[in-house]
Amino acid sequence: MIKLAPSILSADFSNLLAEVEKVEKAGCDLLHIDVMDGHFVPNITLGPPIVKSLKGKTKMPFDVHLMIEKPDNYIGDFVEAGADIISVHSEACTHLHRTVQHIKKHGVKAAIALNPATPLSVLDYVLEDLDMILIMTVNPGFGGQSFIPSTIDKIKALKNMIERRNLNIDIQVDGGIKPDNIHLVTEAGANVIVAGSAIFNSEDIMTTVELMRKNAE
Ligand SMILES: O=C(CO)[C@H](O)[C@H](O)COP(=O)(O)O
Ligand SMILES: [Fe+2]
Repeated sequence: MIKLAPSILSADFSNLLAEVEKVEKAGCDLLHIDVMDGHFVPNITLGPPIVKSLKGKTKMPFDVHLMIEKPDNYIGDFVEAGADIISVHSEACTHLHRTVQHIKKHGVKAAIALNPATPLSVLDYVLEDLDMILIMTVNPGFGGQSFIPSTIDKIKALKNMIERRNLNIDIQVDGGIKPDNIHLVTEAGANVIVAGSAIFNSEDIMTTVELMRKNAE
């Protein structure tokens, strides 16, 4: 079962609720919320107040992608604001195992995100504790970048790693996913697909979402 997670990074922020309603009506499954701090990545986006302002206005669960340093300091705030899934970057965590436990203690789903150059081996001793792994298919920081093809083999290797250990963990991909390349990531084993510019910059969101789902499956 493929889940589509539109990233609000490419939405019209002056009309955010209407944009969220559009993707919900189009049948999307999760709302992907990109949090950037200007330190871990060279860009600044939004914080807990924006997340809170949308809570209760949509049935889509909130998938919060933290691209920030010292994520432990903010996990409680994002849970309080309404996060249902929290992803932290392995590259931003000195004590990755502790951070994962910290997320789980708050009663939400825990995910680890990996930059394109980060090896899967960082997951070795925390895999069992995760609900989802986010394979970045661009370098984090901006919407609208081009998909990095070498990530396909990484998705396949992760799928093998999960199956070998008999685990049930979602594989999410994020960055540069469009109707014409979505099949590459789903064939490789990804089942949660983030798309920002492909969805929000399209002429007709409903048609684009339908096309992405059809091409993914
Ligand atoms: O985490 C992200 C960037 O760091 C975004 O979720 C991602 O880039 C989505 O945008 P697009 O689909 O336009 O690439
Ligand atoms: Fe993201």
